[in-house]
Amino acid sequence: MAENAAGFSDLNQDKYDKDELKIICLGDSAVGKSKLMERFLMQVYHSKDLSTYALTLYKYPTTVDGKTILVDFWDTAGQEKFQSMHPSYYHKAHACIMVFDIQRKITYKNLGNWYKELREYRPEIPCILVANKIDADMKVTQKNFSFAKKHGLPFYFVSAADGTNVVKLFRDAIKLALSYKLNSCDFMDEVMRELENFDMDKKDDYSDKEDDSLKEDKIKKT
Ligand SMILES: Nc1nc2c(ncn2[C@@H]2O[C@H](COP(=O)(O)OP(=O)(O)OP(=O)(O)O)[C@@H](O)[C@H]2O)c(=O)[nH]1
Ligand SMILES: [Mg+2]
Repeated sequence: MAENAAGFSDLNQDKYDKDELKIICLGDSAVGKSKLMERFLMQVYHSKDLSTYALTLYKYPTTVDGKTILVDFWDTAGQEKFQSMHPSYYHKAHACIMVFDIQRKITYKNLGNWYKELREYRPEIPCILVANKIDADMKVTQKNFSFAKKHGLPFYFVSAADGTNVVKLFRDAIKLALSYKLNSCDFMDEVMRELENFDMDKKDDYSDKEDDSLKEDKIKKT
């Protein structure tokens, strides 16, 4: 499987209307988003890494119920300066993995902000809540984390360091994303579909005049 620092050619999001899935990862900086993805995708774990400063796409071909699909996992930095993500990050996503660090309470408190922003752009997509770094304190699994219950989210205790629940988390995220894609009744999706059809009708009427306003947003990251 290939890991690409995202170039614009990788960011053509029309492909997500067809047979590809997009799964995004949210959470504060250093909660372990990249390490979780690396653990799942490479089956290795390096305990030291630099913060991710730009968007990274992890491309993962897989089979679900005999069907071959390509999953794009989107990973980005969670630094304070990026606390609000560019809308393109959410665009056409089919599922979200939202991570906090059991060793830093603030990352749990900030979930509300991430969740609010997610729901502004993707009101209906499945979202899995993840408590990471349980290798550092197994007792935490006895504690009650009300955020998941309050928002009706599936909740997993995981560790990128020792691999606990990582495969299950990602397999379930892929299944949820696929099922969302196949059965989506997301209102925003319906609106987008209607807009796309409307756009096509318009193109039929006015032949080759292209409507720039409906072109994909490009991510401009520094
Ligand atoms: N003990 C322990 N440490 C972890 C675990 N997962 C990640 N870490 C450590 O936490 C730090 C941050 O991990 P990253 O994966 O880079 O965090 P991130 O969420 O991608 O951070 P940004 O890219 O800045 O948004 C690193 O030093 C990791 O080694 C884990 O399961 N257990
Ligand atoms: Mg990272």
